[in-house]
Amino acid sequence: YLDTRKPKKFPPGPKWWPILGSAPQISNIQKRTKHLVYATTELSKKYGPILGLKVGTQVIVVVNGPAANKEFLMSEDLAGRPLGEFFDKRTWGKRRGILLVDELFWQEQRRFFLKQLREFGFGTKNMSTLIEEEAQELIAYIFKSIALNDSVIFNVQNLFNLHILNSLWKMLAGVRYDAENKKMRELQAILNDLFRAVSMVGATFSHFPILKYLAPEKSGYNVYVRSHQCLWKFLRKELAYHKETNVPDSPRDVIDVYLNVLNSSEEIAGSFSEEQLVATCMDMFMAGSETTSNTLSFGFLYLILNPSVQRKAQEEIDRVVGKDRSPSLNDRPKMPYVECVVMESLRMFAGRAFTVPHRALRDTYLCGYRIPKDVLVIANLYGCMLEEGCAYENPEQFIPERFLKDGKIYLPDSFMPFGLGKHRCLGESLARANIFLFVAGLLQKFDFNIVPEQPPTTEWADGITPGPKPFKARITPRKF
Ligand code: HEM
Repeated sequence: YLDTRKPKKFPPGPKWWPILGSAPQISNIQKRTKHLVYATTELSKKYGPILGLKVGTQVIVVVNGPAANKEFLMSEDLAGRPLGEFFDKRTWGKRRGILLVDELFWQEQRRFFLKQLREFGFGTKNMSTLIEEEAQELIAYIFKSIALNDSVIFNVQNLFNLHILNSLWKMLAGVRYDAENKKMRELQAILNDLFRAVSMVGATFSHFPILKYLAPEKSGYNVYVRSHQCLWKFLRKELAYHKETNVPDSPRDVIDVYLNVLNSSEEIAGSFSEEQLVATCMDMFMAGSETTSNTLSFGFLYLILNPSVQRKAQEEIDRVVGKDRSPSLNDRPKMPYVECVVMESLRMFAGRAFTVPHRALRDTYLCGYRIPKDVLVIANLYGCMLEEGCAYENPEQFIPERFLKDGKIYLPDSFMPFGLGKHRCLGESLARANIFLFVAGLLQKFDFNIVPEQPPTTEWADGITPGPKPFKARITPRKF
């Protein structure tokens, strides 16, 4: 069905009504199917993999299935990012981070951050130590909560946020915060509000800008502006502190190196500025915290529902790491099964997600359909990883062995949780290291079991990224 020989018209989709566009049809299906990824998948069955939608004033093309998504994500013509107006001029319009920037700025900033994050963490040794420390903090906290009892019941999806934020913030700003720290609680609260106010395909007020004025509270606009401004203030304070304490010859973290570039006498590229730095830190929080925490939450949800997978992972951890030291990234090549648990957790997360929106840089074609300049295009990864009939047998089941062939890890082409091409996730190695070390570290020390009175479901919630509905586990120290 991806016949690209004859140029076609704009991608088909449900009728566009005046003012509302195709919102009523989408919302009807979404009510029934519960999730926007399911609704757009259902529409793609009727209209084809490239779906032309209009929601309010915003034209959005949603791409479904592995072949179409591969072509989309690898297309140079579709490698733009939305301009400010996608979210909101007041908050995003003036900013130039990495997620929402013009192409020149994006390239320079991406290159800088990739290099520096490698220096301050992504280089395996540093990164492993840093994340191991965070995982050990969490393990110590669980032991403390168990105290003299046999076990403890925890809300699992809240366990990881703090530590994932810390691993990111340690690289960028050189600090980590304890759970009780006021600054950390403030940061978490701001991010929660921000994530609730928007989704990857925008927010009610970005599709219907008039609602900003008519219903600023109900459309989520006020929360969005408030949380955006709070985060901006938080980052500005951190920047001011770095400016006061920065010693040019011994940079402590990525922010210090950035400041050195700004202060250097060399001719620096035009894209470096304090505003840019704050905006990019903000992007790192937006792109790196909830994605990783929610992937871990999905992973532990399915580990609780599949005790035999847990046992198998623990056997591997015991064999390779033993019980007297914590797992490190050096163990990874010898632990293919735990690595496959990471892949399966990523599949469970990304298969329910849209990726970050792209923008057409010029009039172009996708799978033969005409995509006019500036139209937004977004990938729905459900058909690549979780839909019945995709590359995986029984896709809704958590089966890490599916990635193992003769003891080696094999990933099909349609496995693309981090996207592909020029905009492929910048934090992939950090995310994969975090998930590996948290899974291995926690399973080394504890068993995770269902609380029979409150069994978890595989139902999940939409947000800027998908996450499991709140669920509890009984955590018991392992007996060796
Ligand atoms: C499980 C965790 C994660 C997943 C599943 C994930 C997935 C993705 C995806 C699908 C994209 C979009 C690719 C595209 O638009 O074509 C992306 C972009 C991005 N991610 Fe991640 N990500 C994760 C963690 C992180 C972390 C930890 C960081 C920060 C260090 C991060 C930073 C970014 C940035 C900056 C971009 C934009 C890259 C660009 O446009 O050049 N991500 N990620």
